[in-house]
Amino acid sequence: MITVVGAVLTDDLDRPRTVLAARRTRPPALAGRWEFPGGKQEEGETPQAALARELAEELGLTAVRIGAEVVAADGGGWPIGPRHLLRLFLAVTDDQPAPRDGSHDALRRLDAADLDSVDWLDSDAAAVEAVRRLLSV
Ligand SMILES: Nc1nc2c([nH]c(=O)n2[C@H]2C[C@H](O)[C@@H](COP(=O)(O)OP(=O)(O)OP(=O)(O)O)O2)c(=O)[nH]1
Repeated sequence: MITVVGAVLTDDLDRPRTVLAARRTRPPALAGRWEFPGGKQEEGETPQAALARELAEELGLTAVRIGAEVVAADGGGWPIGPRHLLRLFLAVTDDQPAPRDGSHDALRRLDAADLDSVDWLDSDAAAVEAVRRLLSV
């Protein structure tokens, strides 16, 4: 299993109200669809370190605080395809995120009410529902 770590980049770790969605540019099959910024955890990396690295590469974030994991109903992450597992962590930053390495071409900050205003990756459906519940508390 390859772990993909994603950020629920939010406004407040203790009382999250918003999430930053990012629009992919590639591969063609996924281009234009929205996701949680992040990427594959590498050998020897903790999920938190992988997420910090990905957020720096993709969005130019240098000062990120990573909080609790957003867990699925069964306590794990979410399968995204046959070989990948998506794990999500809350994160906050004072930096201004901006697409940086070409992997995204738009960012949008959403609250629970407008979570469906972007076209999320099909594979993210269950994770998006968990985030909706989190932002609705
Ligand atoms: N980052 C991210 N990837 C997701 C999400 N949902 C989902 O199915 N994926 C898939 C898309 C990709 O097949 C894989 C992550 O790939 P990626 O391209 O973001 O990872 P990476 O930055 O490590 O890329 P690379 O070096 O392998 O090119 O997980 C999501 O919400 N966020």
